[in-house]
Amino acid sequence: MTTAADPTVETKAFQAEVSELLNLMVHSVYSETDIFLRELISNASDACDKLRYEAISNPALIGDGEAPKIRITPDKSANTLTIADSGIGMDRQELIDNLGTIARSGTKSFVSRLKDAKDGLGLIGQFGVGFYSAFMVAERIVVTSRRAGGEEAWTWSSAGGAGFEIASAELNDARTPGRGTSIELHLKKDAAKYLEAYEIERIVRAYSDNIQFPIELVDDKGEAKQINSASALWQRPKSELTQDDYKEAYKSIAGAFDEPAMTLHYRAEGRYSYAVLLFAPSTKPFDLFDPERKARVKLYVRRVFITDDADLLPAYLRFMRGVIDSEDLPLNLSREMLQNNPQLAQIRKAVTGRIIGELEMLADKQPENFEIIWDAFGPVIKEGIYEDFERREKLLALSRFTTTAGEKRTLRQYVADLKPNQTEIYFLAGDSIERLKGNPKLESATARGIEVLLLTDPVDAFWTSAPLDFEGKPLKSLSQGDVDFSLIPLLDDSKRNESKSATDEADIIAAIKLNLGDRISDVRASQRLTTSASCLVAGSHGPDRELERLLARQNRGAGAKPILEINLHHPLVTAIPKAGADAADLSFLLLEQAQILDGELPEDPAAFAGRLNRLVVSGFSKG
Ligand SMILES: Nc1ncnc2c1ncn2[C@@H]1O[C@H](COP(=O)(O)OP(=O)(O)OP(=O)(O)O)[C@@H](O)[C@H]1O
Repeated sequence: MTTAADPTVETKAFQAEVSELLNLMVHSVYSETDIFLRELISNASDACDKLRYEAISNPALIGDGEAPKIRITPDKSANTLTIADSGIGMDRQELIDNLGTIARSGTKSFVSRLKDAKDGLGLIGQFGVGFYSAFMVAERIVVTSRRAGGEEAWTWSSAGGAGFEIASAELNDARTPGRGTSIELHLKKDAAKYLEAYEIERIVRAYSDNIQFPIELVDDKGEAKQINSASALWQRPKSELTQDDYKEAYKSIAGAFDEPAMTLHYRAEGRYSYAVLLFAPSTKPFDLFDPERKARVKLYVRRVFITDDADLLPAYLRFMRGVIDSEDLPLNLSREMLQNNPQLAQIRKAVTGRIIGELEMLADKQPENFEIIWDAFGPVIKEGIYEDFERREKLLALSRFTTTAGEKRTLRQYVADLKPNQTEIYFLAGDSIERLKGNPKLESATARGIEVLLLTDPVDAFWTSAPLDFEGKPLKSLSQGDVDFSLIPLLDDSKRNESKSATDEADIIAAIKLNLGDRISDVRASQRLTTSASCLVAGSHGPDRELERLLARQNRGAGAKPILEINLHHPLVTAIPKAGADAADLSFLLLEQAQILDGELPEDPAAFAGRLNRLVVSGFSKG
């Protein structure tokens, strides 16, 4: 154990995920190493933001010390590049915790994906991995930090590998900051270009121009000049800004590399005044499906960053990036105030409405851009259908579906193309389009040319469980409850099946019920099938088949038994009354083939194979 007075160096091991990540970084052949500078500047800017925020309630933290800023110093003779900030700084424990572990679960799972992915190194560039990315260009890193208001300073150093060293810093060393953090990178041989002023300026302009604090570059005479514009771009009028300004702002505010697929910039005046600059990315972030489902839009108050944890947007818009800067909120917003602030609730509601409106406009005016957003975030937007009751109809209208009639279909198109007497919108949920297309439950709809939505996102099973309608037409699952297509004409009327006599029907159903016992909740004559022998559906109440399956996978299902629907015109079914001892095998086969067609395994695959073999052999011997 070391204390502040004890100058001995203590060695600590990295958390396993950090070691894995460093190993990837150190051996990285990834060519776009520039991102390390963006990551370090972004951390430095966060540290300046935190200082400014903490200083609202404790002005002594800044006192008469220097204003928060970031300074980059290349030193060719020492082969070092130093990124220093006069931000909040870190004490000893913070250095150990922050630069020795990975706290965010999303980042952890990203690291495990990096390890497995063939294109792992490409993913690094796409997402950035914070501080650790500096090991792509540095063989050794020395971090010296002093917490604002703290008496002591500490040095963290590491050459990657298994661990790092932590020691008390010399307070009179020129490298020890009066406040904040200094990160000294001992560059690898092939990273010497990062010592060139024009390289540094180029990277800062490309990725960090919108950082709100001055970024200074120190030349070889020791003179510093500011190399970023440090303006709050969202406060400037739209008319002054070009597409390129927005693209750059997106990259530096969102820490992104892709292009924004949609930009929303406006100023709300009235009861509350605030500026909004939001972007929809064009690619998915790796933590889109993180269980936290948090929106990370940044809240500023009069140009001071407050938090990115204020839930400024509903979870189903969590892919949006950007800034909301309020003129009238108090600067010293506590966590409780953030949660219960009526003004924030009002802003959230208004901005959500604007985003939906903008998406509608985009879908109408620039469908190619809307498609980019839908392809990346459609499954997330659909969460809103069951979470945002007020905007349900709008979100349904925005949704794009693969259907039996084509791709990217809207419900509006669906409703416009309804068949005569069709009053419902039909859908079938499952895990792959191909498998759904072969599902027997579509047969009767196909015979009538009825369009069916084919839903394959896991979220589809959830939003469809709410009672929904679109333009007055209820949505109805083809694997749940009764369907009645009798009033909708067949495309080819010669295919109409003559109905069976009531006694035949009753005999067959009774025989199957007797054989299958409590494996099913009921046996019914099917309206859905034309060529296949059987299918399984859920009762009209309770979850649909697909939802039941998803819940069962998480051990949450009610375990409701399905209904077996049979095609009374299929030879396998009509054979049952005359099958004698084979009737039991035939009944089970009807159940098990329906399970297989739904993508499930029969409960006892060996018994299934045995039954099938017995029936085939007995068929041969009869023939
Ligand atoms: N210059 C700095 N000043 C103060 N704290 C810092 C600084 N650099 C890093 N840290 C601390 O170290 C933590 C880890 O940094 P790192 O870059 O690995 O991840 P992050 O910034 O939290 O996440 P990400 O970069 O993925 O958004 C930060 O959250 C911050 O608490």
